Amino acid sequence: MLENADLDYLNGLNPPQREAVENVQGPSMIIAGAGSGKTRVLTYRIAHLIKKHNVDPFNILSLTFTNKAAKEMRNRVEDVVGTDARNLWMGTFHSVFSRILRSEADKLGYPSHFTIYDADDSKSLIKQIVKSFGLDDKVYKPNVVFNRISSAKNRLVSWQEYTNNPVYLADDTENGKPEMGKIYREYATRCFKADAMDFDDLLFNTNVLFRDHIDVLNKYQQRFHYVMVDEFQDTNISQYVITKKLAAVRRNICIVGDDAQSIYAFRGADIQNILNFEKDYPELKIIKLEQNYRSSKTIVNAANSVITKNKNQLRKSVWTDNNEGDLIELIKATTDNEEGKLVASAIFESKANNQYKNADFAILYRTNSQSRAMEEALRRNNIKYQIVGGLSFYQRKEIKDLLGYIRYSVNQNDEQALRRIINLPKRGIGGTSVDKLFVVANEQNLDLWTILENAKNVIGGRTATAIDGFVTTIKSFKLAVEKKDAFEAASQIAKNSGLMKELYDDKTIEGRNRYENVQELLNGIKEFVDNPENEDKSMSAFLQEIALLTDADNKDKDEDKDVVTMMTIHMAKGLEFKNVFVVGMEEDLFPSQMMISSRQDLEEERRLFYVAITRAETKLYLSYALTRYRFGRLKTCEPSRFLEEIDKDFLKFNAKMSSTPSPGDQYAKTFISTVQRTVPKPPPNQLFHKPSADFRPSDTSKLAIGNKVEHPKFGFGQVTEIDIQGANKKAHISFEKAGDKTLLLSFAKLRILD
Ligand SMILES: Nc1ncnc2c1ncn2[C@@H]1O[C@H](COP(=O)(O)OP(=O)(O)OP(=O)(O)O)[C@@H](O)[C@H]1O
Ligand SMILES: [Mg+2]
Repeated sequence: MLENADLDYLNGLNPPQREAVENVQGPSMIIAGAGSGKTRVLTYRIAHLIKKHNVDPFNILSLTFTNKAAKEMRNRVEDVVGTDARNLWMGTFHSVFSRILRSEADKLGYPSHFTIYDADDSKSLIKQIVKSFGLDDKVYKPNVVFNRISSAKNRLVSWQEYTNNPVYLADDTENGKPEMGKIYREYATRCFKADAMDFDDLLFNTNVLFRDHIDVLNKYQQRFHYVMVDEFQDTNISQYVITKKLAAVRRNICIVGDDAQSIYAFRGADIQNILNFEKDYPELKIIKLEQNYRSSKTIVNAANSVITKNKNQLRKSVWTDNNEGDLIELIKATTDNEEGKLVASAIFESKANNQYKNADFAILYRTNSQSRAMEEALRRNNIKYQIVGGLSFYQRKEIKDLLGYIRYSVNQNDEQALRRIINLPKRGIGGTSVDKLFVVANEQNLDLWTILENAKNVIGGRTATAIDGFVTTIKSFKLAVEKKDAFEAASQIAKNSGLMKELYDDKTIEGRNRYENVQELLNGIKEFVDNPENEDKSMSAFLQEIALLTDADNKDKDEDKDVVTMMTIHMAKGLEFKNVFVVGMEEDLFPSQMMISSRQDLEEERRLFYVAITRAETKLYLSYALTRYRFGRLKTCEPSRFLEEIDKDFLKFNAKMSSTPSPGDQYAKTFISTVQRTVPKPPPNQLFHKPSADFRPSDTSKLAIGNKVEHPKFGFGQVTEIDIQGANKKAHISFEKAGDKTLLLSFAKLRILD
């Protein structure tokens, strides 16, 4: 510890920020707007604890939303306090608590090398269970079942409580899925048998650990003298309870967040946690930060004008001393491809005019699939980019295959890994034989490994011989994993499993790529082994580390490269860029049609828009297309309602666009009339409509309110009401151009668009 504490860093803070940093004893809460320095305060607070109060970094726990954020924070703290910062407990909830679970696993009946199932593993297990129960996987969709189980776990509802509580059964029965509880039970049982935890288990089981083992809870309460949580608005109940328990004795807890940026309610995050926090700690010190340091006045005010439309929020004012800045630029494109082109050329021009680098730009979208059109345009313009999230390195098949082998060599009960590799490369062990082995293992309550070792008793002939060969191979891998370092063991597994050879023999470009990817994985393991910061160099430590990478943590080390960043808005939380494009500002896409079924959902989408706007420092662009291919079909799109919610004073149309709005482009019309004060002439024939090339009348017997339709003469519209009088079914349709019409369905030719 430094003796003459050099507290210069405190000068980089305004008075309330400084107060938040210096006020280290007791509970405190900073709920403040975007860009007001919340994360900066946490970072400085940690440095301050170490420098001024001589707190051992080992006693400080700081929870962040991504591993990347943790790494950045650690680096910044290191700048102030030196290498001591390495001992901080810093990371996501999942990574910190899986580390704790590993050392306490035996108390829960798990080995310390337990496997972490990713979402794919979980869903394929659910699929297998649904099938084995003879249920229909169109009704019990793996995704839906998975979300239901996940949401139960995040509310700390165990399968026992779930199956004993008639409310859940009633709920599931009403949704046509009465067997949900049974599936949950089987799923939990199978995970436990496989020595595996899924992501939600990492939090759920931490809660079980702290609930049932007071001595363990005590140990960690003593260890963590100071607890801090960033992005607190996105914690779920399970995370909340963990935090609360850990801080219960010393009560030195500091949470920071912004209710206006809560965007994970759909995954169980609960804004209520902020409100409960006040109740839990009556002595709570609340600190407000109102000055935004990130963005121009225009951007801050535009963001404010949007978020005030939400009823459900803590009112706070955010202002900035920064420049007025440029108006927000609106880009209208005819198609999604043109949208890509316009964005790429705007980047190109802005770079030329302002001497920006690629890294000064980010393109944000609502869903990953929107990246395609952007990518093509950027590539054509030779603008380098990287996509954060999406199909990550570790999701690639060849990587999952090798990891499957590695996982199975570490844990022979890992059912999902075994299913993946047992016949890979092909060795004549068919699916039916595998299923049979699983059934017998279940019936006789034996673990899989025992069954495999005694395959001859269950299965005859050549299959049994093949399984024997597999068992011998795995035994040698198991030995390698136990005796050698992770890199040597992995190299041996890659070679002797036959995976490398198979990829090497594939001389296509894709095959080459896959081979190189596997090499890259081995490089990654070597790096892990060589890194002095990693104390535990075992294979299971490596597996744990990569299992916990969040989508925002890029494997591809492009951080220092000069590239445009593309990602979903969810991934962009907490980040900032000089120039930001928010693309696909269209109804049904953003706000997302799939997500909004209530006012609350719409408010969540609006908060997401608020997050998007507030990522920009100097310039924000919003773009939309009038038509877009979605789910393989060309759809006409309306500009997003969010565009109308921004105060018009902050907007301008991109000068490069065709200035005449297309007929029916209502938003462009009102926009131009209010901003450019030129009223466009209405199209000469309101009723003129040319049916789409693929126009075919649909079966209208299932037509429902809200359906979008096309009529060969009246054009596009939406069903507002349906009347049934005897055999006559009438639909009231509000057409974009032709106005409201009532049509008799037995005669009307309508194409249903969704
Ligand atoms: N007092 C200050 N002086 C100068 N710059 C500051 C100050 N406070 C914050 N900043 C800068 O403002 C930007 C936003 O800060 P920070 O990321 O900590 O805000 P935040 O409240 O965490 O934002 P978000 O809500 O988006 O997570 C950063 O670039 C930060 O360095
Ligand atoms: Mg932040």
